[in-house]
Amino acid sequence: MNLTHPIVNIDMRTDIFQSKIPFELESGEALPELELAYTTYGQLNSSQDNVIWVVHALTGDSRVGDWWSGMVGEDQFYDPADYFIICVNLPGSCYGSTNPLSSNPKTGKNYYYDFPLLTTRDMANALELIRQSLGINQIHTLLGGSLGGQVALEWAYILEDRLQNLVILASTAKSSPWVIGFNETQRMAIESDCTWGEEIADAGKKGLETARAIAMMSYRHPWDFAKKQESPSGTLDNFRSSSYLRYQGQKLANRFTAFSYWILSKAMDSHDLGRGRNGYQEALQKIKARTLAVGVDTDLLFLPEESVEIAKHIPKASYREIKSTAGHDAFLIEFEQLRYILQSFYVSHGSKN
Ligand SMILES: CC(=O)SCCNC(=O)CCNC(=O)[C@H](O)C(C)(C)COP(=O)(O)OP(=O)(O)OC[C@H]1O[C@@H](n2cnc3c(N)ncnc32)[C@H](O)[C@@H]1OP(=O)(O)O
Ligand SMILES: N[C@@H](CCO)C(=O)O
Repeated sequence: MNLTHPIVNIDMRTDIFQSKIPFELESGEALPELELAYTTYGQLNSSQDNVIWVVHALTGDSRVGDWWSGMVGEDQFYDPADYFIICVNLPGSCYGSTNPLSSNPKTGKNYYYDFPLLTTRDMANALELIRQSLGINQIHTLLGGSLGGQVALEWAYILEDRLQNLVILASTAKSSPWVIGFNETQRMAIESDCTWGEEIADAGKKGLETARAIAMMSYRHPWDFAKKQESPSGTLDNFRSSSYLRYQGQKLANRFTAFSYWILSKAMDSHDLGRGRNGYQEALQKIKARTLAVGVDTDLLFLPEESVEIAKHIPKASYREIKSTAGHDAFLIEFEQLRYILQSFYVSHGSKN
């Protein structure tokens, strides 16, 4: 499908990758078939050295030029005039890839609650399938934030020399008990919705609203709430903070499914780059790409120390920090700082172009 960007005329396409071969999972289960929606911007050049691959976060989709508009797009840091930019909707997500609402070819019915557990390593293996099918031999830069950073780390491990630069934003080499705990509270909210258990697309929708509201408390920092959600003095009820969280909950529940939320948050929980590899420190040491780990000073979910830890163990890595009141989500918001940090990273080894 050829699409013209609504604002500027850039070369953007969204396609579906299809594999009819069973996709084996770490759990020992398999998806009988796999479909992955992916969006590309720009053209692969003749030397095939201009690939920028972005992995989206928990509720993102493949249209990276929309949700990362300050980084990807005409005249942006990654301009489709210069780069072939690609983003794949992760398996399990409801934006075009195989997910719990897909039909299970074995039964002819939607998977719903029978969808198998996915790990970030499974997701990296899915990206690897697409890379091979597109005949991309070299990736100039792989970037991912949060869950996307976890998947990018897993993929960087197996890409070895095929990857030149790796950028991990607000993420971690192994999910902390804190992150897993937050995710569990959100799944508990979904479970408490009386529609959860029904075989309908909207099952758990109200619970998903609460899950997102809880999540927002981990994506922001108290300073951000103090700056933006302070109610007028004398307020006794209906505080700004309350309506903000309710609004955010509804906004997500209107564009996402509780099924995908469940599967993706479980994948995040399972993330451990070091599983079966003598621990994450040893696994990080095997990553060959030049790496930039970026933390956010106010991130309450993936602590900046976890990004420092990534940089400490990857041989060719450095650490930089975004200063923001936005908390964890700053990597989706603070474009000016990100551009500066990335520019410095490329300049330090002269490799952007
Ligand atoms: C189809 C798709 O959308 S696909 C994927 C898009 N999403 C992704 O890729 C996921 C990553 N993106 C995100 O998580 C978010 O979009 C972010 C972090 C980048 C930005 O989040 P936002 O919700 O825009 O930021 P913020 O926390 O400032 O909230 C602003 C919104 O809350 C509303 N709001 C702010 N304060 C209040 C309040 N007190 N009461 C009610 N609503 C409020 C604003 O009006 C605004 O609404 P809008 O989104 O309808 O414009
Ligand atoms: N706000 C992000 C999750 C945090 O990385 C998202 O909705 O994908």
